[in-house]
Amino acid sequence: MKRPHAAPKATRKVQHKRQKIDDFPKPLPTKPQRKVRLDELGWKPVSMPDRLEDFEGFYGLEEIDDVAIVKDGTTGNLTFETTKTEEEVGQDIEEAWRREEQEAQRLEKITFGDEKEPEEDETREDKTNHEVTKEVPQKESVDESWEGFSDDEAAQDSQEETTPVSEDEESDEDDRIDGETFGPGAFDILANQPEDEEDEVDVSAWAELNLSEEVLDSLAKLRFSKPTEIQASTIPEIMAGRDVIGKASTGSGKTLAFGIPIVEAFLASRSASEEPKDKGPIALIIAPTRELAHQINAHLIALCDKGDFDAPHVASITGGLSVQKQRRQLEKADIVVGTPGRLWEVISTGQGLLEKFQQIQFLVVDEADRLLSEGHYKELGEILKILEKDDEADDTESGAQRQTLVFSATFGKGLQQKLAGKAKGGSDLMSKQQSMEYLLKKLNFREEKPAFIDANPDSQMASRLKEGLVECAGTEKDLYLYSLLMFYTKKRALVFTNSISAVRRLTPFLQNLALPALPLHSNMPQKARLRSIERFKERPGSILVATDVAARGLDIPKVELVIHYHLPRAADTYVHRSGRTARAEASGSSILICAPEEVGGVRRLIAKVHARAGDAPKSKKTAFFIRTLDIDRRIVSRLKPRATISKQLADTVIAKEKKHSNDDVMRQAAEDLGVNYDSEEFEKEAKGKRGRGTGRKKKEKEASEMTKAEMQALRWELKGLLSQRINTGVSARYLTNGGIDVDALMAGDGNMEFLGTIDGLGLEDEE
Ligand SMILES: Nc1ncnc2c1ncn2[C@@H]1O[C@H](COP(=O)(O)OP(=O)(O)OP(=O)(O)O)[C@@H](O)[C@H]1O
Repeated sequence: MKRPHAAPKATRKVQHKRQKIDDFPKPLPTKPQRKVRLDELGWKPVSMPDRLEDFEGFYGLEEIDDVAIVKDGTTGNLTFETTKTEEEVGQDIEEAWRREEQEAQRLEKITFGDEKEPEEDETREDKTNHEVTKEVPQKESVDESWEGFSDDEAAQDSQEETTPVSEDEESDEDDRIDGETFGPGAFDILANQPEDEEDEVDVSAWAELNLSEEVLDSLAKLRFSKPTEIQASTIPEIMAGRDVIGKASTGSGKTLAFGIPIVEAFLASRSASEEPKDKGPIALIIAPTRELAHQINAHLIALCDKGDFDAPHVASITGGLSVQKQRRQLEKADIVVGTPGRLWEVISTGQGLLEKFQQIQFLVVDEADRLLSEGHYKELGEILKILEKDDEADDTESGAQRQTLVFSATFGKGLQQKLAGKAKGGSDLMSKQQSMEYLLKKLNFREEKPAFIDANPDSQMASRLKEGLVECAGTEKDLYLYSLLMFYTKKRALVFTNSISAVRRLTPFLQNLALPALPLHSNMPQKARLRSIERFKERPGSILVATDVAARGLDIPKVELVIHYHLPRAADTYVHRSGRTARAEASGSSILICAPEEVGGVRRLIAKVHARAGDAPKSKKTAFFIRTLDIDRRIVSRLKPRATISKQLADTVIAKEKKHSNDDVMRQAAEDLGVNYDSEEFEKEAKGKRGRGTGRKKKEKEASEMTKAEMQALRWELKGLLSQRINTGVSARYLTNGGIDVDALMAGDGNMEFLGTIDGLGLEDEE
């Protein structure tokens, strides 16, 4: 017998398939039967195929053995009977708790890197062996209560969250974010350009690249006066027909390094052919996350929209949007950008698409090290196989027919080790030769030796990035996060965590403290993800609390601060997270919050990042020592009472949601089976067995039982604390009302008096 598995810290809504009574097992005849309630049993998780576990909103299933469902012949009521003794059931429960505890710990530890693509919602029924499987769609629960929103927006948001969306409305939503109508929004690179179209710049510095008048004209309108280093070095090679591996620091313009030659090829193919194009796309660009795919799409559209030519159709093929619509887009697409999972689904199930994709001139693998890494490679591998079929059919000795372009800021060592089965050792990031060997094994290049262009061999970090760490007790990370954000009030900040549950917890924690925090993680519905990014981009001083789904490629202007709330687990993650700031010649700071026992490991990790990736002779390698920021702990301790209450409130809301969702699941299950569910009675009966939970469980339980009045009292207390001024101990300057008394305290970029000495983080030399 199976039931939906309760998702941790999430509100779930159950879509049950009604089970046919005939399918139910008959009572087991061997041992005496004992009546039980479903919830006092130790359910075991059912392992699911990889693809299903990542379905958006699908958490999983649990099963139980030795339970028979008995239907009363007269009343029709159902009861449950087991052959297990009370003691055996007790042991099962203990085991279930242990498993849950381990799973919770595992989830806390997981780096939710680039997501696998969640699929569209669907209900699956598996009737083998009288088992019914049920989906548990998750609802994003805590992300829309930001006090910083205006009432109108908040009302609109809550309506969007609660109003069921019809299919038509859904596709309207798609319109807003699909490739062609993307327009100004989350990733519009023109957002920061001056309104005055006439205000073009001199683009003579691009002359050496032999670009068309059309593209030069666009660049002038975009006000890109000269190519970045990676653009200057890769564009000529790509336009000469070479396969290229491009490596350059974060925010250095890699998108247009491949985007410009593709648009040039499109323009050339247009002028060469008088017939309307019916051959299919010229380029396929693959990116690891939806946001990044949409962003590449937006960059290409921005480049073309400014030009005086018929722009290519750029299709965005990512999860979370309608497959049918994407298929229609593909029919006329000149350039396709997408994430591997959805691309594979759309290409492999569409008619005639395989042949079209086999004709592409360019295959771009952006953030290649990520896409080729274990756990992400499966669907990309399938796509590559399809393309390679055509290569095999071609009887020439040469490799692929298309050009392959590979870009990233890092090539992580772990990939190569996995590939070669080698042991650890050396830096986390691969040298040029190692990267080349690795990529040649994974990708079918046209050339035997592609051009490997490393625009920043000395450093993968942006030149104007400042790095530092803050040391505090592991249990005080929330408090120090708050303190740091108070220091950097008015700066757009991105806070990285290693787990979705941490995003869910920290967002309301900061919102309660009147900070404009927004969540981003891969379990959020696509609409909510884009909305978070849009708001983050629109509002100066907003804070995006995210998993590593935001670590790669996101190009959000004016992110001035990256905070690593959880430490990155690998050198490349540190590089990419930190690379969300200090982009395109801007300045920015990257700060790690470390427990004392983490400091040694962090220093080693960062020293690796700054070492010259194995290419430089030892004598030339200089040790990098990340500075510790000296925070005035007296002031931090004055912030503690508010942080404590805020945390209590956030934990309570989450615990209550979890309890409600558990109740929902049980009530629905009972309803489907025709029995009554009374949570209080259930609690009473289960007492003694479930009471043997761990400290965390007990705390959760206590939190979930806090009354409305108690919560209200805490809110008032917090409000009172936020309205009080915090004496910084330095002259007459104060913190007030959850933010900073800007006039009194903001000197330069940060509130130096508030935190103490933190020179050297770009605070003194920015303007
Ligand atoms: N030639 C140029 N001059 C000025 N700005 C540019 C130029 N080319 C690109 N940019 C801008 O630089 C920013 C960063 O570019 P892009 O997102 O392509 O960086 P990236 O190297 O791909 O970064 P990451 O490694 O983080 O993905 C973008 O906002 C882009 O519009």
